[in-house]
Amino acid sequence: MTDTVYPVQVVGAALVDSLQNPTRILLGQRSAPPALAGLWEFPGGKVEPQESCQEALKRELVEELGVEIILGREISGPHPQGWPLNEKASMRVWLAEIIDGQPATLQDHLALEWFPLDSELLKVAWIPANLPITRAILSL
Ligand SMILES: Nc1nc2c([nH]c(=O)n2[C@H]2C[C@H](O)[C@@H](COP(=O)(O)OP(=O)(O)OP(=O)(O)O)O2)c(=O)[nH]1
Repeated sequence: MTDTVYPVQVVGAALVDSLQNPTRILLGQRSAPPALAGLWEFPGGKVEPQESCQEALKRELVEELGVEIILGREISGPHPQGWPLNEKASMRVWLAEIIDGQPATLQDHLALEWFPLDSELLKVAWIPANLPITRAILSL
């Protein structure tokens, strides 16, 4: 699988209340496309040409939630491009913390909600591809 190159690189933030002592995580409920609307995700999006993954993640969080973040450690996936989402896309995910701004549904989300970092998180109506990532976060 590591030979596979995914043409679409997605990045996501596991946005916790505190990088030092995480107890809650902020998830976004997608508004589109219809197949994903209502499901929960890590805020983020696609990396643009000429942009690093980390730059893209910071940009997406400003655009979508109106917050500045600092990144913590990466939640490494099984592939160099992170966690495969489908045949075309793979997502790298970083722990992150808000350093400025109040999260708001500026773009792409119906709602934002803080969830406790416990096993109940596995019962959230996730985009299905996100479940293994959630397990990895809970086992940190
Ligand atoms: N942001 C995000 N996307 C995810 C997650 N899980 C998952 O399968 N995806 C998929 C959904 C989309 O097909 C793709 C990300 O696309 P996106 O629509 O969020 O990207 P974007 O904000 O850059 O928007 P655009 O280019 O489509 O306008 O990755 C996740 O946790 N967060």
